[in-house]
Amino acid sequence: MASQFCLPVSPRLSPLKPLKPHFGDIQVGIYVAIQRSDKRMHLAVVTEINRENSWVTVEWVEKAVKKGKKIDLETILLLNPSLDSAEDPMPLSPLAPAPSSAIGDQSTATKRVVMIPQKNKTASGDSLDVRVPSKPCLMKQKKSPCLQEIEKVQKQREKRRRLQQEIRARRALDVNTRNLNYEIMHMIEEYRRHLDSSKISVLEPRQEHRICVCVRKRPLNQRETTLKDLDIITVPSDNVVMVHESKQKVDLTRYLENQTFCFDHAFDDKASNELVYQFTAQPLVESIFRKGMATCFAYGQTGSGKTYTMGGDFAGRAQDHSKGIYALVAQDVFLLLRNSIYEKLDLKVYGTFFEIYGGKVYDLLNWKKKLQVLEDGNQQIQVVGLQEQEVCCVEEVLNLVEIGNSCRTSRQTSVNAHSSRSHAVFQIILKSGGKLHGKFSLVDLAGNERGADTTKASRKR
Ligand SMILES: Nc1ncnc2c1ncn2[C@@H]1O[C@H](COP(=O)(O)OP(=O)(O)OP(=O)(O)O)[C@@H](O)[C@H]1O
Repeated sequence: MASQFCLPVSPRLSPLKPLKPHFGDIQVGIYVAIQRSDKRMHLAVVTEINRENSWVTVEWVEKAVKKGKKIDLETILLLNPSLDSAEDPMPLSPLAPAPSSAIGDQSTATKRVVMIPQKNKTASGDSLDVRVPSKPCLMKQKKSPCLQEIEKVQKQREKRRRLQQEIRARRALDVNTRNLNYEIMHMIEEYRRHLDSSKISVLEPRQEHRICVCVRKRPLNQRETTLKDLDIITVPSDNVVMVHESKQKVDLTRYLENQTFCFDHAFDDKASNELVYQFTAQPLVESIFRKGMATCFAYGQTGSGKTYTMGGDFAGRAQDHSKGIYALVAQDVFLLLRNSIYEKLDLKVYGTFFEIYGGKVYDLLNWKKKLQVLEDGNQQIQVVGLQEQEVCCVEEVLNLVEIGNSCRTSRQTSVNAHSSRSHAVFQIILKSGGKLHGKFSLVDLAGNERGADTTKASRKR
């Protein structure tokens, strides 16, 4: 059977080569992921396809303002790999819709490129008159019901495709855009970028106090990073901490409220234990050689890094005590002990380690013996019966820390309690002729669990 016009899709018809460049499934009206110059990614609608120069125009609405830009084809396909379909674009059938040059693939119903068929064979063996014209000619024609049906199906398929592409483009977007905190995170980053820390560091002149208050920011842990928790703390200088709080105006636009706090020292999340030690405990070490009583408290909510700071960082499950404040104090104590000024005092060094748990005191170096805290005749508070172990080097001090910590952990496991409920007090005592000369108490205070709850609450907000 000879046919005047070939069928739109015939397996026997040799497909024409795809148009160059390859635009994949990009079409006017679909949503694509785009990346802005500030690296933000979001969806935008394709409004124009320029096939000659290989770019597309996209538009989106931002803060009630319509915006648009031209993006080269390569970038669009890179950001939207799903559009770069591996298959060739639909082969042009001899009766294919005319490709529009500028405003996408919007063909009109009656305008068609008709290719005069040349002789060929159909699958059924019918000969088909198919001729490839040297030039396609435009002509008006009345559509057959069969053709109308095919067009209808094609339109439906295109609609489904467009919908799927939109969904895929949304999924392809960076996970950040799906994160509710993304906008706030971006505002904080912008704020940090434009922060002039040189102006902030001179907020308050530094003064020498008997009590020095320092703050340390710890980095977000793996869990917090996975949950895309917000890093709302900025340490712009060595004595200032800023807290960024997200607020909402009545018109629902978000903005940041930035509060500034001044401390004797502020350490950012990159500060090492050594640096923290240098500005906190170290200046106090020498005071105990001059009959002083020094105390260093680590205070903060659960998981804020008190144990990490005092006891050393964690290499896996084990703690490297040599990098904690306890060890660093011990190092300097033994250094000063050999100093000619203090050598003649014939000082001896002792270590004690006890825990205050549930209002009771336990000796961590003496099988968790329960101890009593009493006031002596000089109105001095004494932990009665506390074991003092003589130490001659840093290693021996670390050994005590290790024993005490394992004791602390094992008892807590047995009562199924969290370590954050106990205060640990490690002391380095100097004695001369058996009498107290000086004492350095290092306290890892119990974490404030309510603080942890507050974090969760603010995360929800
Ligand atoms: N500055 C830091 N750098 C890297 N990791 C840190 C830092 N501070 C704390 N961490 C990590 O955070 C986690 C919690 O720290 P840590 O156990 O010291 O908290 P904590 O305040 O002692 O908590 P708790 O009150 O419950 O005992 C640990 O896994 C620790 O390794």
